[in-house]
Amino acid sequence: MPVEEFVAGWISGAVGLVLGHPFDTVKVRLQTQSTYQGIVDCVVKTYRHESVLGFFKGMSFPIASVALVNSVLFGVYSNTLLALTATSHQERRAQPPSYTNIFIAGCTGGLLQAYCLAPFDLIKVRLQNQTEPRMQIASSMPRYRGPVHCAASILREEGPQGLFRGSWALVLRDTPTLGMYFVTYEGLCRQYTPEGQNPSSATVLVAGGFAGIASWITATPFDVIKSRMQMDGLKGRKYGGMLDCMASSFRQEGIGVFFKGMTLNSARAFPVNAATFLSYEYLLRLWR
Ligand SMILES: C[N+](C)(C)CCCC[C@H](N)C(=O)O
Repeated sequence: MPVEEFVAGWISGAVGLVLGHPFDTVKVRLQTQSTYQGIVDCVVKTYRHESVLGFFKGMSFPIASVALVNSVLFGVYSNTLLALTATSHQERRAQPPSYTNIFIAGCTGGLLQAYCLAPFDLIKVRLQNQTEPRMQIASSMPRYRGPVHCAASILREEGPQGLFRGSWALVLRDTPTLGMYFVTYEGLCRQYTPEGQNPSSATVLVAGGFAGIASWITATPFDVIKSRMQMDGLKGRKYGGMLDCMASSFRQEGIGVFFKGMTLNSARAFPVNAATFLSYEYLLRLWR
């Protein structure tokens, strides 16, 4: 099983994460807190109350974890394609796999990375939702002092299953949309690359960016439910499950609730995934 895709996925995931984390923090707050009037209000209040560091809350953990998750995603994707088509990453330029096989490989990678991602994503969302300023006074101490303390508190207060709260919504969010992610990327690369050649940097950037946008637009409804389920265990249980969360969110806030954060997801998706795919492609070419 070639390991270069796993290593390239790890490094490219870290590059994308740092670029996109501030967008992600604002998105998570808009999805789970009703105190903000919109994106600008959230950005201004976060900066005023917590300085620029407020946008990077909850990032230390994902740097290792999402990079690992990206490693699983790209590694499983590429090795599933190897199993389905008996072609390596480089051979696929000359023998392009079918979009069905690309979709299957992307869904397989999406399903497996979701299980790796679940506990890390839960901790990230819990930390991102702590709005106390850094230089807090005793009365407004945040509940969690950091990712490790957050994990230990969840284990103590909610049990091991607490670390997987929202994981079903995460699996449903990521599995089909990561199939689409890779189909979009490969389709755009083929569209703008002469047969049998490697795509140019510009093609990789544009294809990666639009693959990220397409994937996040379709993932946003389950992204909202996932974030709400992850916050649910904090102050007792508000939802009886994922379907109850969907139904009560719709009842209280209307259909628009399922598109909360879509603008931010899309704005973040282009640079993050353009950088992710560019670094992935170049790391693989360096490796050969
Ligand atoms: C499947 N879903 C849409 C959630 C993510 C797809 C892109 C994943 C990428 N690492 C990023 O952070 O944007």
